[in-house]
Amino acid sequence: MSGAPTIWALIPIKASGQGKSRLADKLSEPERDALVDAMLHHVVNAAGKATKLARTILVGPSRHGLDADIPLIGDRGYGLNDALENALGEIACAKERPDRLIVIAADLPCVTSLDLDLLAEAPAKAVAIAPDRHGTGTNALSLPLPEAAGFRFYYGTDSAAHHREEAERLGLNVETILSAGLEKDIDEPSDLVDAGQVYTIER
Ligand SMILES: Nc1nc2c(ncn2[C@@H]2O[C@H](COP(=O)(O)OP(=O)(O)OP(=O)(O)O)[C@@H](O)[C@H]2O)c(=O)[nH]1
Ligand SMILES: O=C(O)[C@H](O)COP(=O)(O)O
Repeated sequence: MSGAPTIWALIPIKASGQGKSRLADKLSEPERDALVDAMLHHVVNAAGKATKLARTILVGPSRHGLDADIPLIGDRGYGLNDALENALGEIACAKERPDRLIVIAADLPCVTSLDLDLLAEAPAKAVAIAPDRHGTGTNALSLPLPEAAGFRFYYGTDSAAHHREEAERLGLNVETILSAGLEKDIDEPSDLVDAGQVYTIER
């Protein structure tokens, strides 16, 4: 029987006190933690409102104050790529695994539920990649399952190009998704202007 595909969201998040280290010259640690939490809550909220996403799962050491009913997959402490590969392995082997998994960075203050539905609508057997504003980093990845169960993550330098190559290695088509909501991650002080939607510095 074929129905609508089941699609889940996977959101990686570092431990409190460790996120957004590149903003340390501009924001104190409590301010960075508040910004990280505000952006995470925004992304989780957008995923909850996306009509095509059935479930949201976090990957990391803690839920950052989010509801206990949001599943949390632990982090072995070997970095983002290891944490995501481990979580993907767990999800792809689950009895009720989804037909597609969308990996979304937690630092996207402008992302909307429509952006996430767009990622969910990637053609069957295609990987969709949402690059950052520079076109080089990866802000979201939409992975078909089981075809991409063995996907290796390459977050780091030029990750978008590496993720395209990884999709091709698996014999999958690649679709690039460009949207204002998906491209604006908050990495450097100059990006902070885009964080104003979810966070205001109180001094
Ligand atoms: N679970 C987990 N999430 C991570 C890890 N590293 C990064 N992330 C998350 O992956 C997403 C993208 O990471 P970055 O944009 O580099 O964010 P960041 O690591 O907080 O920023 P910097 O400290 O400035 O590098 C964010 O949601 C991070 O919280 C990790 O080792 N484990
Ligand atoms: O590969 C990437 O996209 C980065 O290393 C992780 O995301 P960032 O661009 O938000 O740091």
